[in-house]
Amino acid sequence: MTEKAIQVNSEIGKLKSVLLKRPGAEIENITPDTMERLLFDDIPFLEIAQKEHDYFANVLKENGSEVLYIEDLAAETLSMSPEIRENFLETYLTEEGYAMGATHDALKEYLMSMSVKDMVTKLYAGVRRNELTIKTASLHDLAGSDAANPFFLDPLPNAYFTRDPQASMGSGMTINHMTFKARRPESLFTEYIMKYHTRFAGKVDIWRDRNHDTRIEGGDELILNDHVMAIGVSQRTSSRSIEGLAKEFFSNPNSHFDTVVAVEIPHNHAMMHLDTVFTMVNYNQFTVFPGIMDAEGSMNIYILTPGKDGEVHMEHRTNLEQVLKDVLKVSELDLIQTGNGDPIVAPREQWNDGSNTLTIAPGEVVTYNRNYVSNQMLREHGILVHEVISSELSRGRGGPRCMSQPLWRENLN
Ligand SMILES: NC(=O)NCCC[C@H](N)C(=O)O
Repeated sequence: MTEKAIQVNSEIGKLKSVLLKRPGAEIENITPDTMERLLFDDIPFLEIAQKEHDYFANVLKENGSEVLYIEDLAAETLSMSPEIRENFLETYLTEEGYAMGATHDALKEYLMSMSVKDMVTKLYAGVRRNELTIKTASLHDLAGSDAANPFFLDPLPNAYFTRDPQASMGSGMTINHMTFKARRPESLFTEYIMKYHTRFAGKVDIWRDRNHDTRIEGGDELILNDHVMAIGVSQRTSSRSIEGLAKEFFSNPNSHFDTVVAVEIPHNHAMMHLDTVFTMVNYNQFTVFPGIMDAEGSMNIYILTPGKDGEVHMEHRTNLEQVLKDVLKVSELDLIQTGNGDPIVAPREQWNDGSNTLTIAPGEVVTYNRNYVSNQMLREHGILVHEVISSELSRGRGGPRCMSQPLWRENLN
C-alpha cells in the first residue's frame, strides 16, 4: 500500500482532516425510559445542539481542517452499488436481531424504498414500530421486552461522538466492537466506508476489525507519538483487546508502534473512556483529572513492549508522570489538573468534559466554554484555547475530543 488515506502519528500534530457527525433526528428519539440504555443523562434540545455542533465544525475549518461528515461518506458508499447497499442493510438488520421473517422483510422493504441518503438518516434516527405494518406478527413482536420498545431499530444518538466507533492510528484504523448494544451499529458504517469508499478503499491498514468479541472504543485510544500509544483499561475497553492490539502492532510491518501504555481508570459512566480524564495538549503537557489516582497519587499502569517469541513484555508502574517522562523521553512534564484540582470544581467540570480537549496543533486546543476554570488553567500553562458553545452537546457526556475523529494530522518533526 503506497497511497495512504489516514495519517495520525500523534494527538497534537496540526489537524488537517477530521470526521464528524452532525446531531440529527436520533436526538429527538431519546425518551426518559430509553435514556439510560441509550447512554444519555438528559435529552438535548436538537436545534441548539445542531447550532453548537455547526459552531464547533466552523472552528475546526477556520483553523485549517477539512471537515467530513460520516453520514455523507456513508451515503456515498452505499450509493456505489445496489449490492453494497443491500449487503450493508442485511448485516445491519441481522445484527439488530432481524435476520429473517416478516419484520425483517418489512424493514428491508421500507428502508430500500428510500433514497440512500434518507435510508442513512433513518438508520441513525431509528425506525418506530408505528412506521411499519407487519403482515404476520411473530410472538417476539407481540410479547417480551423487545415488543415493549417503541422502536424496531433503535436510534443512534451517540453517533455525534465520532471518536469512539473507530480510531485512526498511524496509517490505519481500529474499527471497533463497541461495548454497549446502543452503539454497536455505529462502527458498521465505518467498516463499509473504509472498505468501499474511493477515498479510503485499499488505502487504510485495518489493525483490528469489529468482528471481535472483545471490546474497544476510540475514546480510550490515544496516540502519544509515532511509536507510543496510551490505551485506557476502562468501562469500554478490555485488557484482552489491548493485549491483542499490542501484538498486532508489534508484528505488523506497516506499524511503527512499539510501546502501548495501558492505563487503568475507574469503570463508571462519568469516566467511561481515558479521554474523559486524560488528554495530550502539547509535546509534554497533558490534562488530567485527579480523581483517577488514589490519595497517594498512584494508579495502575502497564507498559507493553515486544517480548520474546511474539509475546508481549509487561512492566507494572504506578506513577503516571514518571511513566510519561520515560516513554516520551522528556525531562520536564506538565500535568494540568482539571478544574485546578479543586474537590468541587474538578468533578463538576470533568462531568461536562473539562478534561476532554481536542488538540488541533501543539499547544492549541478546542474545549467547551462551560469549563471556565479548566480553560483558565490551560491558558495559565501557555495553551491557546478556542472555546466552543456547549449547553446541549455536553448532555451526551462527551466533549470536543469525543466529537471528532482525526483522519490526517501533520507529522511532528
Ligand atoms: N470518547 C468519549 O468519551 N466519548 C463520549 C461518549 C459518550 C456516549 N454517551 C457514551 O456513553 O458512549
